[in-house]
Amino acid sequence: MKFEDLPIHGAKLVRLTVHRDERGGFARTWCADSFREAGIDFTPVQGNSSVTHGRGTLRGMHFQRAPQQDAKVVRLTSGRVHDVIADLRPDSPTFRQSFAMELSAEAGVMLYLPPGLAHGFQLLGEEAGVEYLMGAAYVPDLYDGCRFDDPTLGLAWPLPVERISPKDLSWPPLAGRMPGFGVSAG
Ligand SMILES: Cc1cn([C@H]2C[C@H](O)[C@@H](COP(=O)(O)OP(=O)(O)O[C@H]3O[C@H](C)C(=O)[C@H](O)[C@H]3O)O2)c(=O)[nH]c1=O
Repeated sequence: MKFEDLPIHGAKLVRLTVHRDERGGFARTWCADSFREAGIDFTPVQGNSSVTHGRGTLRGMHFQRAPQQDAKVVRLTSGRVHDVIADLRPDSPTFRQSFAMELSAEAGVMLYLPPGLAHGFQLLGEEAGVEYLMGAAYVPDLYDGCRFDDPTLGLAWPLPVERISPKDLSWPPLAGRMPGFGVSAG
C-alpha cells in the first residue's frame, strides 16, 4: 500500500496494491507495519460497516469528542460516494479547512483520517458499502457531529440531499460549542 498526503494535515490517501488475475483481485486492506513505516500511529480497536441506499443520501458529518477522538480508516466495498473531511483541530495548520473527493470500491483506495476530523459522505450511485477501522471505541456520550451545511465549514455537496437521518439534521452549529469556532450567529 502507498500513502499520499491529503490537503488536511495528517490525513492520507492510501492506495491499495491490487493483485489481479483471471479470478478477480486481492488486496491487503490493513497492515500495521505499512502504517508504522508511513509514520502513522494507528491501532484499530473497532471495525464498522455501513450500507447506504439511494442517490443523494448523506451520512455525517460525524466525529467523536475528546478524550476519545476517533482516527479512522475509510474504505468503499461497493459503489461511489462524495467523501468529505473537515479539520476541527484548533492547533492544526489546516484548522476549519475541508477536503472532498470521490471514493469508490473500484478505485482501490482508502482514507486514513487522524483524530479531530469530521467525516461524512453523500451517495453518488444507488448503493454503497463502507468499511471502517476505528482508532477509538464508540462512546455514545462523546459521539458528535455537525450539519452538512454548517455555516462555518461551507461544505459543497454534488447532489440535493435526498435522505439524511433526523440526528444528522439536528446537530447544533459548531460555532459557540467547539474550540476555535467563535460564537454562534443566532
Ligand atoms: C459510529 C457508531 C454508531 N453506532 C450505532 C449508533 C446508531 O444506533 C447506529 C447508526 O449510527 P449512525 O447513524 O451514526 O451511522 P453512520 O451515519 O453510518 O455514522 C458513520 O458515518 C460517518 C460518515 C462516519 O464517519 C462515522 O464513522 C460514523 O459516525 O449505530 C455504534 O453502535 N457504533 C459506532 O461506532
